[in-house]
Amino acid sequence: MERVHAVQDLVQHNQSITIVGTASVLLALFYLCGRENPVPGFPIVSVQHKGWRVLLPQSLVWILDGKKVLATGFAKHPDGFQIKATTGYRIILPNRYAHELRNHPHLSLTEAFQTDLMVEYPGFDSMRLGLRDEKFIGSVIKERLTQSLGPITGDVVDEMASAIYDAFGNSYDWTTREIKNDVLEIVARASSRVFLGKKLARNRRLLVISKDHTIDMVMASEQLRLLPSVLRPVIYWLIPACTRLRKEVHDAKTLIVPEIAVIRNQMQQAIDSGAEPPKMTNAIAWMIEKSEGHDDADFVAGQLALSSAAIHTTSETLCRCIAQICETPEIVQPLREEIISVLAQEGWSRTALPKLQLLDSFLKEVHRFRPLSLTSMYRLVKKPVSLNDGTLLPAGTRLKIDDTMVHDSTLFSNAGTFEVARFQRLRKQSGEEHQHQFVSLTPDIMAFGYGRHACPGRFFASHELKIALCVLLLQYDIRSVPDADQPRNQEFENFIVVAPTMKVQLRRRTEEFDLTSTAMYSGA
Ligand code: HEM
Repeated sequence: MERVHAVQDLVQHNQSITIVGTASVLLALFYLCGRENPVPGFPIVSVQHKGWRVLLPQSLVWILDGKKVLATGFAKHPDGFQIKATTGYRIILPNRYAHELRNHPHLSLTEAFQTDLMVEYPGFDSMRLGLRDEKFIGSVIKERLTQSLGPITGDVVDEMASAIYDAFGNSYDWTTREIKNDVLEIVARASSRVFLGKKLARNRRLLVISKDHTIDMVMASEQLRLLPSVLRPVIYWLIPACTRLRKEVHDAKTLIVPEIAVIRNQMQQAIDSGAEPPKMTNAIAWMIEKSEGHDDADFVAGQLALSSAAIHTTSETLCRCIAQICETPEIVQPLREEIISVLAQEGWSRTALPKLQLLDSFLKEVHRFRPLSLTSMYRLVKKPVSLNDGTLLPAGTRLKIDDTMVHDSTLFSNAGTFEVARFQRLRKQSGEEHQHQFVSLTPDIMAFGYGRHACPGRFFASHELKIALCVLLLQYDIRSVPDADQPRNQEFENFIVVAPTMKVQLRRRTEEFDLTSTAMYSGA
């Protein structure tokens, strides 16, 4: 027996040595790597912790305690400062620069991500595509997807309703769900229906890839960033997230490439027979159309880029909407009344969704009240930029702009209160009818960014979110779990994400009319 204890002691002792050793090596690596020079002219902000956390390098403090770093920075240096991230320094500028920098030709969003996400490694194909042809995905979204919101409505409603039914079922009794995964699955299915077409949208492996690929890219690059650059090419092959990334790209290719050939064929046959090419309602076809003359276009990377940009952002927003409904249940009745009145008259016609002004205001207020990030407009300065007040931004600088104006009471009356009709009221003012929409871009709410890199997918996101909320609000009652506290949101650098353990209760209600019946499209 004693021998067993002795062995256990030895094992525990060895484990402690291993843990302490590994922690020391990692800390040493943290200090050694990313020794990029700070940007001249901007004070460096650091936040000191107590206890063992005093050992943490500032790049880790930024990851773990970004909100405090930003608050400390703006309290001490309201004109801007820099923080240390794992890939070097970032300038944080006050919100007043957003307007001046919004369309600056020397600032790039894609190139800012280049160092953060290890685009040169296999598996990061979707990020590489953005760098090779910055305009390709943007043009597919702006010139095809956004122009097709009418024709794709039927597909989105169909997939959304069936995904919501699969997730939440048909029980008229309250059921408790951990909502985050359900919502991610619902959004992934509805988005994939439009990105990949009906057949591939129901492919289980592709759905899993569309949900996991973004997370794996963030995890893989985060782990690679912790290593000194000389070790990365070797350790890359040992990191499980990197292996998953390569497999995801490989499997996506295996499944999507044959479908590309089928669609190409259909389009060619129509052209050969002299008929009008069929109006396609999925992004594979739109990519083929937009890549005319570019035979080397990588449609699989394009698909991964689309799902990476679209699915988690939209699902985080929908989770926040559900959390808000639980917190202020009195908003449900007016939202339902608006949906019933508009859809009963118009069905899913082209003009119906824009008439849901309270729902639009709800979505914008959710973005204001429960932001996804504390900063926006991440940019790399490609050539030196001199600002109007003489501030110099050297080439190579990466910057972010403060996006916490959403809490400013001088801009938003009662800023600390959720007001569902806030933006609908503002739209009723004369001359402001077309402003204050969910998709409108302003420097005071930059959930979709601002300027030339602002989110091109926001019109589709708005369309999808409104359809999801129409289905959810008419088919289900939603409430908080009685006597249970919601877990706190999780924070990471400047980002805020809904806790994966967030729970709500749902029960089926009898909807006023069948949202998926063909009658709903008769006036479309
Ligand atoms: C509620 C959902 C969404 C949110 C909150 C969101 C947010 C953002 C933000 C903050 C940016 C950076 C803008 C800037 O820095 O100025 C961005 C860029 C982008 N988004 Fe979205 N997004 C959403 C949905 C989508 C969807 C559905 C798509 C695709 C269909 C999409 C595609 C893109 C692309 C391609 C870019 C890069 C634009 C560029 O490089 O110029 N997003 N998005």
